[in-house]
Amino acid sequence: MPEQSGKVQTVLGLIEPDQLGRTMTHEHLTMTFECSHVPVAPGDESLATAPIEMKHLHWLQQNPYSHNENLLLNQEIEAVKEELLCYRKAGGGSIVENTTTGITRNLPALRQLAKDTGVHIIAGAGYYVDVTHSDETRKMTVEKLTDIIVSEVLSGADGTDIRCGVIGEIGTGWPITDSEKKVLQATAHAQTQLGCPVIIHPGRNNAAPGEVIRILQEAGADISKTVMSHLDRTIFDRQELLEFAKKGSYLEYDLFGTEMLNYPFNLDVDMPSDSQRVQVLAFLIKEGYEDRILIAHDIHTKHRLTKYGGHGYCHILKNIVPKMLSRGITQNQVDKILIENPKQWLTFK
Ligand SMILES: CCC(=O)NCCS(=O)(=O)O
Repeated sequence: MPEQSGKVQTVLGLIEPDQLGRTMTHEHLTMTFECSHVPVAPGDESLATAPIEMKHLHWLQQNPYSHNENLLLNQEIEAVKEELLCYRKAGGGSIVENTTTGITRNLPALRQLAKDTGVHIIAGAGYYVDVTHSDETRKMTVEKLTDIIVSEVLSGADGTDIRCGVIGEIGTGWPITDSEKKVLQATAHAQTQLGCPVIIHPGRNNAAPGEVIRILQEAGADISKTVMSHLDRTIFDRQELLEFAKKGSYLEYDLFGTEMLNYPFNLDVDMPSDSQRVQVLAFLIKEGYEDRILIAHDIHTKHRLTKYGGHGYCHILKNIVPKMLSRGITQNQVDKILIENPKQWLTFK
């Protein structure tokens, strides 16, 4: 039985699950997102390279992936540190940092942030979406990928001794590519060896979450210890959502704070507002899924930091929790979503 059994693995070592406190299960503290750059609309070229200023803020909020520097969250360690101190003050305890290979994971920076702020940080093992896979990664067998993921959890990743405490976010697109499928199979095999939590980034299609679960299940994964991220932009029909919920994964609404008119990665999608997200949470609770819900902001660009007029890492604690309470979700249910469910998920079997 690995030493992680019954514990949570942070970048500073193992902790007791009760030490986690309120936990955002899907954030990024340092990463790059150039892989998802969206070409700027004709006429807006000068905005794409302009410094971030008040007068451009609305444009930036509507076109976050077309501004080159906005994609470099890795340049903002000091600002993120300040925000994490506020997060602790607001009652936050832990953050799962979902940056995997392909979007510039920086484990020494995460360790320093954890030391400087007292926030428990749990780092992610594995690989982001296909477009970020190296030629070397693409050529690897499932066995080799499994060995690497296991070693990132048991020994440390990126040439450090800093160990990851979850596998993911494992990136998949739509349709799922051969290389992504191998990574999913390796994820399932590594999870079987380790008894660890897994978190998935599904493609932007309503069929994607179900297909990922099918592949994981076939490879032996424990779906009850697996999180399906980004449901806010992926499954809209409520009956379809209930069908998906029956598969038994955690259901994560992790784009709180993102309100944009045109979602550039899939123009057919109407990105919900935070009020609509809270309505879906209330619906899932009424349908009996309060033990399966997780929430977060998935901050992955600069403009969402308070330094740039964004909502920051405290938005859920300061604004969304009161909204949940005002819409009939009880304090006990809020605590389940923010404390108990993350704890159950993050504890190694
Ligand atoms: C790396 C951050 C990430 O993948 N976020 C998801 C963005 S979206 O696919 O929901 O737009």
